This record gives sequence, structure tokens and C-alpha cells, in this order.
Amino acid sequence: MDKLLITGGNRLHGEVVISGAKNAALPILCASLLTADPVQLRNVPSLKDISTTLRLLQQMGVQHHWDGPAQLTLNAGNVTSLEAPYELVKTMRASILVLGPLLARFGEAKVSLPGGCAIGQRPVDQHIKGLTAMGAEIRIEHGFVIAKAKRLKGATIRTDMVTVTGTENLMMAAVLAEGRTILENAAREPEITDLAELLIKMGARIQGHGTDRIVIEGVERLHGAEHTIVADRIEAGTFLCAVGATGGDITLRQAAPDTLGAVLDKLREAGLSIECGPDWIRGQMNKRPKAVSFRTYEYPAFPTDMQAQLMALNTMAEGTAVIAENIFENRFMHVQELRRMGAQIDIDGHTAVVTGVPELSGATVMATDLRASASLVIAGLAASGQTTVERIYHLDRGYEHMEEKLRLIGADIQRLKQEPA
Ligand SMILES: CC(=O)N[C@H]1[C@@H](OP(=O)(O)OP(=O)(O)OC[C@H]2O[C@@H](n3ccc(=O)[nH]c3=O)[C@H](O)[C@@H]2O)O[C@H](CO)[C@@H](O)[C@@H]1O
Ligand SMILES: C=C(OP(=O)(O)O)C(=O)O
Repeated sequence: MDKLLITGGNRLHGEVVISGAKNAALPILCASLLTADPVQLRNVPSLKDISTTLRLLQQMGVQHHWDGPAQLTLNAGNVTSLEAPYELVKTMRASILVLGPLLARFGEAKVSLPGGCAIGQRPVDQHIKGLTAMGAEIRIEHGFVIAKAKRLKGATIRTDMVTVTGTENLMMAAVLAEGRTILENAAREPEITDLAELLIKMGARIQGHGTDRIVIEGVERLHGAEHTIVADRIEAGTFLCAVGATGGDITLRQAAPDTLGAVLDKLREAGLSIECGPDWIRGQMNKRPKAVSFRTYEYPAFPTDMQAQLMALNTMAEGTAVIAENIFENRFMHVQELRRMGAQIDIDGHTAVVTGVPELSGATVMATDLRASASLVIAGLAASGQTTVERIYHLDRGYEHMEEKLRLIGADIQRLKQEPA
């Protein structure tokens, strides 16, 4: 398992090109199952989760071809299997996103329940509730969701909570259903808007995406389309936290500042000077950060996927921050690792109280999930001495060439390759 070796203390200066969003690309790859025509994508990030999804689609008979860097064509003209096996699903929650498209186009699907994930229980009951309301017969057997439906029928579905992949799965199912589907209490994340925009290019009739009420008129079939995946707002936010921690002056290119409102507000509160253009963000920091309290909620509020990174910034800030995690019940696993670096953090239920210290000290730490890993990298970049971040396969799931991008802006960071025993 690879490790990252970081020597802290370098200020960050220069430009970073932001990749396409993982959480938009994953549902979009699954949306290729909805048509027999080619779907051409640009700005596809090169990530472990993307290669896992491509393997999953490939074993169903979906062909893919890289046409150039970040350019991918998918063709689901000859689907031969309607099953998503455990081996491919276990590492990646997003694989549940083949359920809606398979059921909508082929009338059946057998999808392994996603494996236990570190940040919470993450059930898929709302996906099942919605598809059942659309007329699917669904049973759970031997760890698989087994679903059948002659043709899905439009329905009004109000999910018990706001769910991102739930909204995506139901939206993808509804585009080929008979009649009108209304998704109430829908998620409003920019990645949902991006998926809806691709589906509309494929011939889907969708309105209200980006709001909490999405209305979909089902059509008989979809056709191929071309689409450029939206920039990764979480990657952008992570780099801004990094410069907040080390000090310096960085400009993010090919970014989407309009998707980052709540994050930019908090970073400004922490003392960063931030300027934005249509597709760039400049972040400058020349002092010790100030502590900023925040609560995670659904978009457009502060995202849970940025909680660990902003906590890392708070560990070295002046003052005390109160951080409430309201989306996942077990998303503080970076805390014990940050403490190993000298951070002062108390946890009470879903609230963390972080009292900033003047400096963290490098240590060997263990990455436990994707964003926890990013928080440890941020802490390591600012800490005194050397930090080793172990188990970085989590980071490779969701950040494209993170250490190379950081090195280009002056970080002292290396990957130590370790072949599995
Ligand atoms: C691939 C992808 O896009 N992942 C993102 C997606 O995950 P994901 O879509 O899995 O997260 P959800 O929005 O579904 O989860 C929100 C909350 O609802 C609960 N829930 C969800 C569905 C369900 O059927 N039953 C249920 O109880 C979850 O356990 C969680 O507590 O949104 C999360 C919240 O912004 C992000 O952290 C993830 O990065
Ligand atoms: C939790 C995340 O991803 P996933 O839903 O794929 O586990 C994330 O991107 O932070």
C-alpha cells in the first residue's frame, strides 16, 4: 500500500488545474447504460473510483474507449449482464447507481448492496422506496438488491431525507418511465444538476434540477450525447484549505466558483483573501488562520465532504471552532489521527470542538476515508517536520494526482510505492 511522505513548512505558490468532479462523473458513467448510442464525455478525472466503475460497466458489456486525456466514449449498445457483483461494488458506494438505469432500460437488475463504509451506515432504503413507488418489485437476497419491473411508472416520491445518490438513481430511473415522476425533497447538489444536463442532452425531459422538486416526464428512449463534466468543487476546496494552512498564493484553473459559495464564505472568515473569475479562484493567505465554526448540511450549505479539510485548518487556527457533522454519523475518524499531530479536539456526539494550536508536529498517521486522508495531507503540509500518511488508497479513489499537483505549487511531498505482499 502506497504512503505519502510530507515535509511540512513550505508555502504554496502557483497554479493548480482542477479536475472533473468524481461525484458527477460516477453517476454520469452509469447514465451511459440508459442508451444504446455512444455517450462522449470530457473532463473525466483519472481516479480509482472511475476505473472501478468502468470495470463494473465493462463486465455488463458496456464498451469504453479513452479518446484522449480525460475524454471517454461509452457504448452500452450490447449489454450482456444486468448484474453488479460484490467484488466490484464493495469498494465504492456509487456502484448502486447502476440500479436505476438498468431497471429503467432493461426491466431488471441484480446489484450487490454496497459494502460497509467507514463514514456511516449509508443504507439504500430510499432508493428502494422510490423505485418501488415506480412499480418495481424489489427484494434483498444474499446481499443483492434484486429488482424487476415491466416498465417503470411515474410517481410522486418524497424521500425521508435528502439523498444525493438516491435522487440521482431515481432521476435516472424516471427518465425512461411511463408518465410523470415528481421527486420531492430532492438533493440540489451541483453534481445532480450536471447529471440532469447530460440526461437532457440525451433526450430526457427534466425540470427543476438544482431545486428540491424535480419533475421528469418519461420518454420511450434516449440517444447519445456529448458532455463536459463539472469541475470538482471538493478538490478545489481542499487546495484552498491547504494554502490556508501553509500560507501562500495559489490560483485554481478550470474551477467552478459558483458551486463553492458556503466553502468560500468560511475560508474568507478564516482569513483567506479570495478572488474569483468565471472559472478560476485565487486564494492568498499571509497570516495564521482564524478559527471558524460551521455545520454540515445539504447543498447549498457547507458540504460534509469538506468537513475534515476545514477541521484540519482549524487545528492550527487562532481561537476555538465548533464543528457539527449533520450528514453522517461516523465522520470524525480523522480526529484521532490529527490528535497524533498535536491537535486539540474534543468530540461530543456529532460535534467537535477544536482549539487551535500554534503549530502541529509531523507524525505517522493513517488515512481512514477519502476526505479524512485529505485533512491529514493538509495538516502534514503545515506541520513541523515529517508526516507519513499511510493507506492512501482512499485518497486515490477521489483525488487526481494530488501529490503531483501539490508538488507543482511547492509542497515537499512524495509517494512511497509499496507493492502488496
Ligand atoms: C458518490 C457520491 O455522490 N457521494 C456523495 C453522496 O453520497 P450519498 O449519496 O451516499 O449520500 P446521501 O446523500 O445519500 O446520504 C445522506 C444521508 O442520508 C442517509 N441515507 C441515504 C440514502 C438512503 O437510502 N437512506 C439513508 O438513510 C445516509 O446514510 C446519510 O446519512 O452524498 C454525500 C452527502 O453529500 C457525500 O458525502 C458523498 O460524497
Ligand atoms: C464520501 C465520499 O464519497 P463516496 O460517496 O464515494 O464514498 C466523498 O466523496 O467524500
